[in-house]
Amino acid sequence: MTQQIRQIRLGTRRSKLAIAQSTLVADALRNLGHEVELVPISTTGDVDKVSPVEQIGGTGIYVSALRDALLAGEIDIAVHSLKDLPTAPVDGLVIGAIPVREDPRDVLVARDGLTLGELPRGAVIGTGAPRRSAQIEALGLGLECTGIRGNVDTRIGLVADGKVDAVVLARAGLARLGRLDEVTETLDPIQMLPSPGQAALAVECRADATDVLAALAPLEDPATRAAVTAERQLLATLEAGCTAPVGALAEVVEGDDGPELWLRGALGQEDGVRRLSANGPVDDPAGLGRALANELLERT
Ligand SMILES: NCc1[nH]cc(CCC(=O)O)c1CC(=O)O
Repeated sequence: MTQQIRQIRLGTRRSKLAIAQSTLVADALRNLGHEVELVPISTTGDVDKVSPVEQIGGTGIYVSALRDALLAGEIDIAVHSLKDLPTAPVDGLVIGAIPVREDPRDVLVARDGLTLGELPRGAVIGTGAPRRSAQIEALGLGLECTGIRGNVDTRIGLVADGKVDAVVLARAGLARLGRLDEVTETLDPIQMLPSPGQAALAVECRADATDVLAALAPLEDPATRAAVTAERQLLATLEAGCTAPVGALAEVVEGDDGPELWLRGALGQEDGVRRLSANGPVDDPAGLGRALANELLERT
């Protein structure tokens, strides 16, 4: 029997996606015999839904309120989309578990069931992410990107209302919301590398909460942890946040001498998108991320 703590208080943002993700983790813990209570918490990113993310505090806007509640002892764990989590560690907090990731790819939700290649020149793609617009522009299809914000419902609504021809979203978010039927194309990472950490969840807790850490341990997926550690180290070495034009995707693959880690990276620049890949041992994901980032910078 795993060590039991009376009740785990799980802090969650109020968006449908956050609640779906928090419920996944809560149910996994309940299946292990723990009692879990969801505690809703508002973040800057939820209160101000209009301003560009860069203007209202950048990468941390969705997580700082949850982290404050953790440090204050108001909650025991917080479930984050790993891609929204700044790479800088926070004193007193750790990522206690990274569960197995969903499909990391981006998808297109376009009018009339169209794919990227079928959209006419001049078609307007709604996306607020420089990573996505840089990679779409690099395809040379004459598509135009326009900044949008909002939750998944809002973004898909822009297509339904004819405000944009298509939007690009993370497949994992749609999967967790049960809306995969609206996808018109799943984008191959050859064209569109996802955001570092995309589709992975991070379960954060206080570093000294040994009972909570013990409860979280069975949720951990070591291959996902290795992959996202490489991706996030690439991002950190490039000194970029979730709003930077950086794509990365790592995978553990079976090599001749056992498992190895492959990492692909993309960096958007004035003159286009630079892409490179590298491989390394699974036990040094950070070293691989750093090495590929430095290579991307050298070729600048
Ligand atoms: N930027 C917001 C955000 N944060 C996490 C997801 C989706 C789930 C995930 O990637 O884990 C999304 C929506 C999107 O990018 O379409």
